[in-house]
Amino acid sequence: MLLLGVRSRLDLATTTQLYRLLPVRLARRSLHPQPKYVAGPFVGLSHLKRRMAETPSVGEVRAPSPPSDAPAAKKPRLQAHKGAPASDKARSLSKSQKRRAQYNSLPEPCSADDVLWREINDVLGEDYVNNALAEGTDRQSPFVYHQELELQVVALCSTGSALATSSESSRPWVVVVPFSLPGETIRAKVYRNARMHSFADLIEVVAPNPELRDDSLVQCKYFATCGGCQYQMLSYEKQLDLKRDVVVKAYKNYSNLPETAIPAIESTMPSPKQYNYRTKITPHFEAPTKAQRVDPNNPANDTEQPKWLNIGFNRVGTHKVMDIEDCPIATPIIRETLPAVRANVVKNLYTYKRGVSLILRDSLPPVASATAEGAADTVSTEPETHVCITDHRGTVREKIGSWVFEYPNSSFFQNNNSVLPSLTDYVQSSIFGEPTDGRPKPTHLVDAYCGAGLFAITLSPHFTTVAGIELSQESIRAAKHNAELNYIPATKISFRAGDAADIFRTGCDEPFIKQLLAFRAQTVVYVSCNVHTQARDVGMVLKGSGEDGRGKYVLESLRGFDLFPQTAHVESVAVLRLVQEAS
Ligand SMILES: C[S@@+](CC[C@H](N)C(=O)[O-])C[C@H]1O[C@@H](n2cnc3c(N)ncnc32)[C@H](O)[C@@H]1O
Repeated sequence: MLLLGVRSRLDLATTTQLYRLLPVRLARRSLHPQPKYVAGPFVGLSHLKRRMAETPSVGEVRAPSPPSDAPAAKKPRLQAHKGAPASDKARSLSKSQKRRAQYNSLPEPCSADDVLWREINDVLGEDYVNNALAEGTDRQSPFVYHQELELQVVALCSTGSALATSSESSRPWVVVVPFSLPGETIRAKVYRNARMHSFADLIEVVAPNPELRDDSLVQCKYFATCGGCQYQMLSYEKQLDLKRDVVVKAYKNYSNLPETAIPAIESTMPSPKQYNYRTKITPHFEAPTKAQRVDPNNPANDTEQPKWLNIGFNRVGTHKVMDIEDCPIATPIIRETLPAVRANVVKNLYTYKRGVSLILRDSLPPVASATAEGAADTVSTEPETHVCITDHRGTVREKIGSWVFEYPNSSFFQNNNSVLPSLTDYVQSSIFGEPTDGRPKPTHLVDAYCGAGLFAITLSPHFTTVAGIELSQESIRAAKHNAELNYIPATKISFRAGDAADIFRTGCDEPFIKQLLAFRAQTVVYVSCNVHTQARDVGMVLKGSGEDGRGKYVLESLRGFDLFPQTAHVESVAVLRLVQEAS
């Protein structure tokens, strides 16, 4: 999932009490929050400058010495995770103040940097890190830019990178290196120093860990260069185990719950397809610079790709696009179509004034009258043909089990069709529990952040009424259309464009907790692409519930779903149950 803004979904099986709160006000706020990092062309910058311009680590050292206005010697101990998030504070600051604030502060809670920081703390020990912070030695890297090191990998971070240490180091320090595994000895080259850690490129695996690594499994020639996949050298079972560990660590580090409140985390639900599963890819390229437009060495014809032109994905650890001709995790039709799409870019290259993000989506062929033929498709015994939709304004059509969905190519839909039936079935069975458990069965479903209606529609047969809420008008139009396509009557299902914050605030502040608790939904199923913010939110819900004697939520189950095999990403499903009714 493209970085960049954390999105999570609350799918609620609830009581009429909650349902009555709809309709909600139409959202006035902007649909897409400003992404923290914007990928795009970095015309005219050298590789080094791009590296230095990256923002992967809050407070990272961008130059060998600290900024001149940074405190020199002894610093007070930094307070982690207190006060407003760095981004809120940063708004009113000048550039240099921002830089200094960033340099001095610890990462924003739950950000990718924070996840890394906490796991670095686990490796080095919190006392050691706290001492270094108090003494102001937390940025005194024992390594210099471009130093080559032999390292021992001690852990795998939830981000997918390895955390390694060096016996050559004058003091404990972590080096973050991609494509390496615990138990391995590696050689790596430092490219940036940060607080208590450095980032390095992998040069060589000197002593592999044969219990984990099997390089014969790698199916992509770009693996270990492209930033897309992290785990192709691992068996699929190991990948699933690692993703379970990520859920375990997230709840340990972020939920603030006692161990007894966290259920045994179930094994990660596998994806039926481990390659050829991605139904959408978005390769990008930079437009020619002025100099490139007039360069006599550029090919005069429109079929030869200039050497400087890269159409693909970001090189690992950078924002630099690398040329990618094939992507084995994408579906067959996308892989077949990619060469033609690339050739078309070359043909029209000098018409582009700025960088472009292409889109290739796997789709069933369009039908003349979707509404009339939607359900007819579901009984067809013909093998399905697929097409690739490359027009951003095109319509994509896909099936999840026997359900048909259509949505605009440019809007959100989950990218691994093969695992979605397991996901929706799991959510359904989690809501309803065992037939013999004696619990009253919910009759109303609210699907907050409903997108094109995936959960609302697939779960609709099990509820009396279903309501979906979603910020994007475009997705709401698609959701309504999908309800018709699947013959779900408007008396049963409704979709409204609006801000879910109008019924549930998206933050983890007190009003959110209070509202959620006041609704007293019987079951809350929280499906999230960010297990860290999910752990934080679930912790707050559990802590806030039961205080007024109006029912207490327990965390009944936790399970990761593998929506993106070969990558470090895990989707997490938390099931919260109201266990005590009002007295
Ligand atoms: C990750 S998608 C999930 C969509 C759907 N539940 C699914 O699984 O296909 C998250 C959705 O939340 C929507 N969204 C983001 N912020 C929202 C808000 N404040 N209120 C309502 N919807 C929001 C986005 O437009 C996006 O469609």
